[in-house]
Amino acid sequence: MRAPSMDTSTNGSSHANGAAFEEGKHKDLELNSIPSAHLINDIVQSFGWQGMNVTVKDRLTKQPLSILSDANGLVKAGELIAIMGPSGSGKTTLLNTLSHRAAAAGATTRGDILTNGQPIEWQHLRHLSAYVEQEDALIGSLTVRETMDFAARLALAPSITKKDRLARVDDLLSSFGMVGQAHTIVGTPIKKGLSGGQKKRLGVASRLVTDPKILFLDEPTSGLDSALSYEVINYIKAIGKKNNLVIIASIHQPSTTTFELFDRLCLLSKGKTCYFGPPMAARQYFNALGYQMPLEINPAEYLLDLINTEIVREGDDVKARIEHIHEAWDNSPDAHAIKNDLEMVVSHSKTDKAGPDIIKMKFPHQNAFIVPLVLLHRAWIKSYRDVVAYGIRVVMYLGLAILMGTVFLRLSTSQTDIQPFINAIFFGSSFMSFMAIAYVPAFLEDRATFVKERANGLCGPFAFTIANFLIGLPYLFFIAILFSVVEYFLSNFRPTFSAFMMWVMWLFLDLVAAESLIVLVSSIFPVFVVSLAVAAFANGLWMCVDGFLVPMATLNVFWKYVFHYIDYQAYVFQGMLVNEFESRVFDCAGNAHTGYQCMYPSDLAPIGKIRGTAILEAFNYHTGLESEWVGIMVGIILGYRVLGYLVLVIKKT
Ligand SMILES: Nc1ncnc2c1ncn2[C@@H]1O[C@H](COP(=O)(O)OP(=O)(O)OP(=O)(O)O)[C@@H](O)[C@H]1O
Repeated sequence: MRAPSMDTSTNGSSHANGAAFEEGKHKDLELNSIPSAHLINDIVQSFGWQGMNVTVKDRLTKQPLSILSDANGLVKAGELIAIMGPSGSGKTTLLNTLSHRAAAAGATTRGDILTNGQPIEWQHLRHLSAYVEQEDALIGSLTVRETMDFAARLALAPSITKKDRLARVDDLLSSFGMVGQAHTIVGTPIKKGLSGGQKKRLGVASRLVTDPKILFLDEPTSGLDSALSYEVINYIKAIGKKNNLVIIASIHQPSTTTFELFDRLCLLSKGKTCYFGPPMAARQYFNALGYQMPLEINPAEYLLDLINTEIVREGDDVKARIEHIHEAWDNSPDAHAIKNDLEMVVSHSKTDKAGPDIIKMKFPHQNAFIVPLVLLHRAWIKSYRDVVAYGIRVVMYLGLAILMGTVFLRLSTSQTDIQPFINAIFFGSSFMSFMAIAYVPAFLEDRATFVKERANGLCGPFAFTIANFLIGLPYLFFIAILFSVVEYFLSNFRPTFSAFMMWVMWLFLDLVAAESLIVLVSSIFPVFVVSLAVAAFANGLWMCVDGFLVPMATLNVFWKYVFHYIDYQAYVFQGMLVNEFESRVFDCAGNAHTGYQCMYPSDLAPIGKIRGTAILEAFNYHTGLESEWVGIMVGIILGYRVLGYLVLVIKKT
């Protein structure tokens, strides 16, 4: 069977794009004839669930609350099933339970999940299935083909050659009618890419690259109009039929034509089954119960209205009606037939084999060293294509360098410029660090992708942490150089190459530490406004205790001993101060005749000079400790990264 080809236009919104559409359609239909042998499911012949119950601790009463009760179901290979119900009816709970994900926060789950009539371990189910989230985890700056290829590289065992991998990618692109968009980017807030429907198709296609035999889809049509919803489900159905896959999708309110595409309907209300069977037979079933479904109405709309607890019309006893529907289903011959079918597949699995023995199957593992490299490669492409990630920050830092360089313009070695030099060092280092908060949105986006990929078993926190850390280094080094080239010379800091390079090093360490802090804070609080506020607060704190605003001798002991010594900005400030003043000499006011007035006493006072070290002494800073301070900086950076990693390990959503 061939997958149908729908829209191949960029906006993807209509069936009526004339000649271009027709041409694209034929092209895709031709390509669809390429056999996708790797996708064909000859492992899972049936997927069932028996007596599934989910209980949570009620948020209000703190008592056990059942959010899914005694759900039973059986889906055969090649079938597409819709889990439908009003909002809060338990669709996501059931889908998550079936895919061995956390059903709900703190939920207790009971029941059996059966493949070919045998209970399946979660590790096996992970290998045999894929889960497509409602919110896609696509990276906007990658092209369609890159998205598919990176998904394949993350998931497929290294034994699969590049040629085979790309063949799979191209095969899936043609199956989903996306050959025409292969080199189009997914789309960023700044650069438009795919339409909503194409993004959904890509989301599904990128999960199919691992050859899952069971596909879970969480509201694959959310945010799409009815024409695009139909198109997306039609593609999914065609792929499923062609490759004999088990596909389970939660769906909110499909149009009549989309509703009819499903092979089975699981209708839920308040966590209980109202109907399970062919969608087309639902009319007859509910008519027999006394709920006459008008012929001209969208059946999905009618059914959802019928079982929606939130819609209360005058004189309408919703509670009684839903109780009646639940009870009628529990006692119906159809419900008993499903239970019997489940018992039959279970007993068959014990006698004659109803498919390969999944328990004994060995699945190839991804090489642990390859994952960070693939993530690094992907992050690299994203970093230079997506201006939000680093581009905006580069421009911002350049602007800051010009601002500072022109405010602290060509400072001299007169003693009146000593304080402006100190201020420029404090402001430059602390403000550069502060502005790392501009990294929060980009990190949160990467984290969201990571969370979804981890849930699909594609990568772990270690690989993500390594890739995230390494990808930032060249950019931060570039920013440090760019800022310094402008600011250092405009402000007239100590004009030697070695002093310049030391300055660059301190700034680089400052930026790396600031970015590591952002990663830690945003991992703990993955909400934009919260992590922005916390990171800004932390930076304010580091500025207050770094030794510039209040000298160490007068800073109270709490701030000094609890925070100052772990304040990376303090080491940057003192490192830059030592770099600037350790071998510079400044001029006092006055002259040899009238006498000199020196702001800092030093051994050069008789000749009207101030030795730079006298300024350092006023701050109680000593020279020759730089390597120790660099070591502490590296320790702080690693500390932030390790803590960030641990947070990612613990916090899974
Ligand atoms: N701790 C809890 N306390 C009380 N109710 C809870 C708790 N956890 C989950 N629920 C309820 O369980 C029900 C099932 O939620 P679920 O997300 O599965 O519904 P859904 O059908 O997917 O809804 P939607 O279409 O809105 O996504 C909801 O009514 C939800 O409020």
